[in-house]
Amino acid sequence: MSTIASIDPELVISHKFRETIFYYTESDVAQYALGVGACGNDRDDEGELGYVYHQNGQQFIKVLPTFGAIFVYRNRDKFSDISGLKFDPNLLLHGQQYMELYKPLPSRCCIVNKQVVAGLHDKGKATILEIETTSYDKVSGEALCMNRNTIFLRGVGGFSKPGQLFSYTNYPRDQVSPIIIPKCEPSSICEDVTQKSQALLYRLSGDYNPIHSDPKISSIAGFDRPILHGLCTYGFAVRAIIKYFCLGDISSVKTIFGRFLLHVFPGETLITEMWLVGSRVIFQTKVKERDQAVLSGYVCLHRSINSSL
Ligand SMILES: C/C=C/C(=O)SCCNC(=O)CCNC(=O)[C@H](O)C(C)(C)COP(=O)(O)OP(=O)(O)OC[C@H]1O[C@@H](n2cnc3c(N)ncnc32)[C@H](O)[C@@H]1OP(=O)(O)O
Repeated sequence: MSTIASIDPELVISHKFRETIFYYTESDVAQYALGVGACGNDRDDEGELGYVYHQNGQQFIKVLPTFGAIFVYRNRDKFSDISGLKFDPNLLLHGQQYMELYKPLPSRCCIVNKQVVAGLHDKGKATILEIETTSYDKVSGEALCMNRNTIFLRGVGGFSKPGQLFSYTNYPRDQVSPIIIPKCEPSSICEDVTQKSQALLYRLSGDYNPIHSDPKISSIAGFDRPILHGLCTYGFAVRAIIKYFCLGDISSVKTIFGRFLLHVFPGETLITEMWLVGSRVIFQTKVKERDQAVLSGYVCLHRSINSSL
């Protein structure tokens, strides 16, 4: 079924979303951690067991900060529900993900999500849509995290007035910093082999887009076979940073940014190179088999660690 793509920018940016309330438990947390490769390497499983298992009789399991990124999948309103936005969902790609962590995520919680349109940009051949979701602990009312999802809508664009390219952002520009990959050797490098079934496991955390599981849909989207979720690669990369720079301390992470540069096929090997610069870890993830960068970004930590740069 083809969709006639069109955008009414004023309608899109004034769209009001419904609030979402949902509940998660330790079992969701553990499933997510397995989906982003926790305990996948024989050599260091022990350090990551706490993400998937109540260790030493503890009541809580550790929650990876990127678990908060999947809260967005639970939203009642989907992109296709946004007024003034008609696009082919098969052509949608995840472009960027920015997260702010305000508290360590509890291992079970009732969450309230509030969403707004944070940006809309006409790129001519494509449209970039940014949705900001803030997630609150329903009982305490405290904000736990904020996600800004940047969605790259291929095949829909050119809706601006002549000579005036439409670009709307409702957050401070200083939140956007370009990623400059240092020229020196990385401070650390992590290699992870993803499983051929990685996307099928990861999707159980809530992102059921068929581009990741159905060969017919991935072919319409322009790929030889289903591709890995961008947030799965993101989860692998940030897990590596927590292992190498935070010694497993999940509360160290303040903000995370990543731009998806190229798709990943399940079964490929991810090499994450990391550079420590003050309290920021800049990273770049490459696919070993194709020697191509697929994700770059940074993680800001709450404390400064002795930097090599
Ligand atoms: C439902 C699916 C969920 C998923 O998880 S999908 C899997 C994860 N995502 C991916 O695999 C996507 C990987 N990235 C790509 O394939 C490419 O990357 C894009 C197709 C997204 C863009 O490539 P190109 O069409 O060649 O874009 P350009 O001509 O280089 O740039 C056009 C404008 O778009 C901006 N842009 C480019 N890439 C991104 C991005 N990833 N996120 C946000 N914006 C992007 C640029 O800056 C520029 O804008 P300016 O003309 O103003 O300079």
